[in-house]
Amino acid sequence: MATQFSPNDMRRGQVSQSGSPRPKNHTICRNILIYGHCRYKDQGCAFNHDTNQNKGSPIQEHQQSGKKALNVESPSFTPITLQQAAKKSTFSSQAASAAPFTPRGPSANTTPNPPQAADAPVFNPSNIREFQPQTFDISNAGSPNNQSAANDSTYSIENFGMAPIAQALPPPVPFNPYATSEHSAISSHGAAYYQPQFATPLAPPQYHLYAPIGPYREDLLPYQRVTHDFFISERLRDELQKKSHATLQTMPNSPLPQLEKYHSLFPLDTSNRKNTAIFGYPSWVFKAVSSKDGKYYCLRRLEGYRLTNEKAIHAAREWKKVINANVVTFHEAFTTRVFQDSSLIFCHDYHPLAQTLYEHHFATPQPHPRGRGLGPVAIPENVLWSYISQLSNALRAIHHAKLAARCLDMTKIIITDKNRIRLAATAILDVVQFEATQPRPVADLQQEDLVQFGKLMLALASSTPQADHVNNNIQRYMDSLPMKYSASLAEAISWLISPPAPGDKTKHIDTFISNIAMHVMNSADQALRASDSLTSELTRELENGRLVRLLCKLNTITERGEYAGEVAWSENGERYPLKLFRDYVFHQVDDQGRPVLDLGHMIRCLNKLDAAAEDRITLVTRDEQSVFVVSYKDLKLLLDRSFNELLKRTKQAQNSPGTVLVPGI
Ligand SMILES: Nc1ncnc2c1ncn2[C@@H]1O[C@H](COP(=O)(O)OP(=O)(O)OP(=O)(O)O)[C@@H](O)[C@H]1O
Repeated sequence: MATQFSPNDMRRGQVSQSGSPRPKNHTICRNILIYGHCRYKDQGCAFNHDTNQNKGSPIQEHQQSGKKALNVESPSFTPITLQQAAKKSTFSSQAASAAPFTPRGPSANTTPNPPQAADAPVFNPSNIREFQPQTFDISNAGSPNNQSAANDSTYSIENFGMAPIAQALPPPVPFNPYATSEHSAISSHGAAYYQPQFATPLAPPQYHLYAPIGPYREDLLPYQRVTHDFFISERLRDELQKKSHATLQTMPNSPLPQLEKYHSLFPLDTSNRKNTAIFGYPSWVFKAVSSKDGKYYCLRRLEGYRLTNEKAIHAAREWKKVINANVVTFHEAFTTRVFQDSSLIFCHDYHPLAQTLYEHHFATPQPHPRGRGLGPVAIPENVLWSYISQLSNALRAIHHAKLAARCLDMTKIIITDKNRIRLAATAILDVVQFEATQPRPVADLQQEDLVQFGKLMLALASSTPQADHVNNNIQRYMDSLPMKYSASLAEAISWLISPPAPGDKTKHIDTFISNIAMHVMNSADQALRASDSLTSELTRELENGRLVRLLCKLNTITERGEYAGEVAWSENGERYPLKLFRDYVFHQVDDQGRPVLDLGHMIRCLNKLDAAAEDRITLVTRDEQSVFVVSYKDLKLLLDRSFNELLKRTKQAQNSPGTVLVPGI
């Protein structure tokens, strides 16, 4: 049963909207209004219980008095929940007879609203429509099935007085890390609500901070670093050092002659046999230093070659145009008699520790992976595809330069890195067979290249180094291919080997490349990944060169014996903090007096010195009697000033040999 309002409850409503107290006996008791009688009428209820005095509702009364209908004196509105509404209505009998609710909107034109005072909106509880939950899927509003719902203004979003979201929000500002952080720029969007998107001003790069670039080691705790994190990997260092050692290798008491433009010849042939199979002349390969630029080159000597036509040697010049990652760059060809004969010399780039494909795969018998003794091991298919892609790249460059390789032999293709191959003996046959091939069109020679390419791959895939063996049994080897490799590899080799139909101009290296595009992409991906890992290695060394130069500077200043007694260069003056800094960085001891060899500390200190950081450090004299508190910035200033001082004293001639350490570095 509904509880009647007690007079005490009504006290809250005793202040009119204007703020002035209103006499209670003019106000009709709400219990009368709601229940028709008031239990407290005779028990002190101060409100008016005379229903005849005011025939109208209190609302009408307010209308008459010109007051706003909805104020604190209005009958209290009790919101109902759905369940409560289902149980019982708290509305009065007036509410029951109220006109049904008609939503506003376009339909209002056809269905008139109940009459209301035009100027003053009247609060009428009967106008309150109970909330009816609706299942309306906005996302489907546009679908044909929901078209009627979408058209129904009851569900229109405008009816709820809401602007579409896109209008309510300012247009999105694209993120630009390089944008200036001026506040005006941000406030110009008029949205104080939004945080500035990139408020930090651009600062110069912090060179003393190492930015780790992947791939990363997984087995370390997140904060751990090892010494090798600051240097290139041991494997790469070893490889590069071996190459550098091979480059610098000399032969004491060498019987080899000195050429006009090249000296310090060093033989690269591992066998002493005189093989004439490829060029028709025995060939010998040397590493040599150019007298002109001091760089290392690879010289190939064709023994006993007699030049009869000057044009032949000029034919080789065309090869200078071919600059390709899979072709050893050709430089020049000349004849010489320094070997006590008439020799033809070809000069190419030198690639230290290069091996021919033959040497790599067949020269040293390899243990069989399944323990079946020694012998040639089948080359994995991905390696073969990598070779195919690289040789295609080389042939493409050569054919587009209107030349032909003519020398696709596994003893004339070198491996300079893991699976990285290059055509090594270019230009030679163009000179040596100049007269013989002169009448032949280049297109024919290029077709021959494709066939040679196919036979080379067949020999590698069948682990058969003898070219003539393969030549005589092509079909047999082709038949055995599908047992070891995919059909696509067999198809590619077969396409290369089979001669083109007469008049068929589609047999071209470009056609071949487009046929194997998928495998070329794999090779490109491998090459890019290799390049990524090299870049990562390089970044480790990035700062070290800078630190070496800093160390050189520091050591030119500290402990100079010749200036020890000089007041101008006294180590008790400006140079003293630098000397103490050197002790602080490199000669630290622990509380037991044992040396602390913390590479991280050394690198950190040197980097901060180089970056002239504001951090302060405490430098203690060796006798522990004085202490200096000094910032890296101050030390950097002292370092630069002292080094400049040294430079002034230097009588170094501008053209003196050697590398000059300049102050700016
Ligand atoms: N541009 C080069 N840079 C460095 N080394 C090279 C270069 N070209 C060839 N070599 C190396 O020189 C060596 C001899 O090469 P060569 O072409 O004579 O091979 P080979 O097996 O001796 O062939 P042949 O039996 O025809 O003489 C090989 O180990 C090869 O790797």
